[in-house]
Amino acid sequence: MELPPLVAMVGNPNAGKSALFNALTGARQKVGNYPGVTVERHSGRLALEDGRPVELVDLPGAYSLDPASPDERVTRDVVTGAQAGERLPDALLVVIDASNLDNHLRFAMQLIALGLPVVVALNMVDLAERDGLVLDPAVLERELGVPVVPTVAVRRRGIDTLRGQLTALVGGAPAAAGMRRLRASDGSVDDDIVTLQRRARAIAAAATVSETPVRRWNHMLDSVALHPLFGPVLLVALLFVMFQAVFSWSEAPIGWIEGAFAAAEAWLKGVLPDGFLRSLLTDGVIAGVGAVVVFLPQILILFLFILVLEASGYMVRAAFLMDRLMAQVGLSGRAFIPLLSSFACAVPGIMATRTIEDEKDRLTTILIAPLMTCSARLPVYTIIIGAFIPSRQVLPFVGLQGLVLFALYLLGIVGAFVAALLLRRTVTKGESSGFMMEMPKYQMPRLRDVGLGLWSRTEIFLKRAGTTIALTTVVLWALLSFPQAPAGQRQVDYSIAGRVADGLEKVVRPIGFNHDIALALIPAMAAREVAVAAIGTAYAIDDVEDDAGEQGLVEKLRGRWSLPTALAFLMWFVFAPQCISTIAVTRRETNGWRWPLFMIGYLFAAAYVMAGITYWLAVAAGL
Ligand SMILES: Nc1nc2c(ncn2[C@@H]2O[C@H](COP(=O)(O)OP(=O)(O)OP(=O)(O)O)[C@@H](O)[C@H]2O)c(=O)[nH]1
Ligand SMILES: [Mg+2]
Repeated sequence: MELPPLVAMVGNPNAGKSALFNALTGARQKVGNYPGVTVERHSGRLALEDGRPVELVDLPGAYSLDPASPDERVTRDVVTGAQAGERLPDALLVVIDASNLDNHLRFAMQLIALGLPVVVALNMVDLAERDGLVLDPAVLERELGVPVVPTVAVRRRGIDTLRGQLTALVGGAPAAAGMRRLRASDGSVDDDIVTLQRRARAIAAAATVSETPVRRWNHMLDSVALHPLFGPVLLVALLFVMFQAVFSWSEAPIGWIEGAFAAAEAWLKGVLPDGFLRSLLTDGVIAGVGAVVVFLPQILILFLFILVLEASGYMVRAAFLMDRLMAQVGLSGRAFIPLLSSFACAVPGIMATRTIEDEKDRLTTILIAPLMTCSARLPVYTIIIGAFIPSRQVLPFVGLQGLVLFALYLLGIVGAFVAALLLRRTVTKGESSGFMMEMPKYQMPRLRDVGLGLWSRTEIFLKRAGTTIALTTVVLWALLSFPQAPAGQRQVDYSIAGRVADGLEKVVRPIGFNHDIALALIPAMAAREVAVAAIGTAYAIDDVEDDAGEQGLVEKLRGRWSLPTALAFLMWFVFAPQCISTIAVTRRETNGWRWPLFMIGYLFAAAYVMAGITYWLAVAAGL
């Protein structure tokens, strides 16, 4: 039996090839595999206007004929006839995105230069028009020398015209077309990328009938923000600046807050007689709450960046950039927004997973959300970093402390991706779904909206500090203060809390944790930042005993912890699921205790192992 003509669909990623392929072939599709690689081969049948069948194959998206991935290699090899298990196509259906014409034309021109019969689908004209861009397909036809058909794949617009053009294109005897072999260097394929880009830009400009200035600005910004190379560089740079700012901008306001709490403490000590009430207020409430509230400036700086990036329209671009990376660990691109929200707090993040349709996708996202560094970890990270990592410039504008904080965030992300990869192979096995998101226009963030966002963050944080954290520290203060130690014994060791911590200490001793940490870990189950408050309270009570004077928490930590212990403690907080609210919301969102328990189990195990490894490596390195 004679094979029907083969038409290959090629174009940049997200040009809409698959959408067009679905519109053209309907249900008549087959999924196979290219021999020797793990790239899927999607093919389908299409009936031409005269009734003859054509085989259509949907190739992976590529940016050029220089492959950067196995997918792109398959695309290049198919269109040059070098792919094992595939014949040379009789024609190419090149799909380009009308709203991103200059970038997509570059690859289209390389493909046209190969010399195969080509028809171009000018797809997504709906989005281009919505954004204020009107194109003239006739100019494109003239400049490119091939037929150009405007289409809207998702609305089936232009499908019949496209079929007509394909009928004309593969009109000849199919056998003859198969005989052709391509020459290695064909026309302008040899052109360097800069020349090609310049020509693509000129053609795009000539084909533009009208374009609003807003759309031109947006497009210019996007050609950097979504660029396959500059885009990720910009994203990492932005995140990096953000974490540096968290440290360098917060120094002064932290000083003011510390001053205010010290003044309040001094005032209370002046008006109250020495005794339990004074100890409760100064060692319990002020030491505990104060230790947490000093982090307000850093949390607000972090949120300032998140709010501005969101309001400016950049955040969706970041999600788009992350999509390919996410797909590689089996997550949907939709998981990006929930995961990003989890940098503020895992609770709204987990709630935001409701937009993920696929159950397994959603469950995976929920299970890894607590690994994103939430703002409650910031107090813990910053105090330990402040105490143990020297404040040194490693490069101009790059401080070592900011670098370590950045590394901790990165570690959380890497941990989450590794977890996702493992989960998707085991307990949440399944196909991952695609990404669909409209790009909003860039905007100047409105001062008022950003201000309101920051204000509501401040309210939430202070409310938490005034309720949960104050209460936990008061309870802890009581547990630390009773029973009273006889002379010669340390109060912290003798108290109820101290004895409970004795038990826990045996478990955490192998990973380098001391008695103080064991003591802090228990109340920190309520919320992570309580760990700092707990250490603050414990050391404040301890001070009454050994009269160490008015040392700051940072100096006390330096005196009592070794560097390996501090590093292990940081590592513990990257992984440990120390947050009752997160566990509660996971139970609610997964309808039962099975998944929250699984989450607690795997995260504690990871925390224990990672903290242990860190401790022993640091000890071995002689730190
Ligand atoms: N508004 C609009 N959306 C479209 C159009 N064509 C495709 N889309 C959407 O654009 C997104 C990308 O389309 P795909 O068909 O997956 O793109 P692709 O070229 O196959 O992408 P890769 O396989 O990654 O190379 C999908 O969310 C589509 O629904 C169109 O003409 N108009
Ligand atoms: Mg596709």
